[in-house]
Amino acid sequence: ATQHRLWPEIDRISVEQLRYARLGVGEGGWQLFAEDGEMKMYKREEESNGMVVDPLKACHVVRGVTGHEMCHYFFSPDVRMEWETTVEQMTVIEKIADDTLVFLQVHKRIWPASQRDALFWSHMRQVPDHNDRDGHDIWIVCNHSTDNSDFPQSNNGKCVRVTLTVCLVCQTFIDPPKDGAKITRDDITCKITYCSVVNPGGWAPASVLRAVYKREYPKFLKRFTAYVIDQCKDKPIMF
Ligand SMILES: O=S(=O)(CCO)c1ccc(-c2ccc(C3CCCC3)c([C@@H]3C[C@@H]3c3ccccn3)c2)cc1
Repeated sequence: ATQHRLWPEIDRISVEQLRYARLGVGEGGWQLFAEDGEMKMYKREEESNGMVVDPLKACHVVRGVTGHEMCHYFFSPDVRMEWETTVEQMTVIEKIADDTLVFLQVHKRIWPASQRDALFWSHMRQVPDHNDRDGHDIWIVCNHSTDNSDFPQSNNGKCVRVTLTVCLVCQTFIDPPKDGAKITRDDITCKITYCSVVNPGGWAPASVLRAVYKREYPKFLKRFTAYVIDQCKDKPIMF
């Protein structure tokens, strides 16, 4: 089959985001702004023509689930509204492949800013991780804004369209049980890096946006990871 017109961009951004996620937070001006157990959230304060676009990088360690399971639930449109509390409406407007969809999401209005929507492709892939001695694969979901002439910006002037690049990079670690016993969920740990840059697309007060980011990101990652743990606990392990 001929390749989809977006494929070169999807491949390039996915590779780039994986590399970006794996950069440490030691350099590049990251400041820790939230901590909750194993979850650490860093941000950089950046503006783009007067709009707050603070990049975010969150690192977390979740026990009892695999990176494949984390990415499966993050990618899946069927369960999105079960964990995403800031989305009012979600539509899959195009299926590019089984592992690549285009979403249109209307986000709940955050007073006093006007309501936002986001149109983005979402791609999930497994990346062999050669330089990791216990050789565990890495799973990644990358979301990146895209245009679609059927869904122009500010449909009837209601929503301001945000632009975003998000990646969820997950690596599974297995602590092999004694004498070849079956691996259980007690033997697996998932190391997560979540990166996001959201441009609000139109002016919104910096103080309001920074307060929203500070409140919503920790809530979002905690809720999502708790959701995956709960969904997986009674199911066979998806490696
Ligand atoms: O990881 S995802 O791909 C999961 C799929 O849903 C994703 C996450 C977050 C967003 C997002 C969209 C709009 C806004 C703002 C910008 C001005 C007014 C609304 C925000 C701001 C950052 C704050 C925020 C953070 C987390 C959750 C909700 N809100 C975030 C979109 C997608």
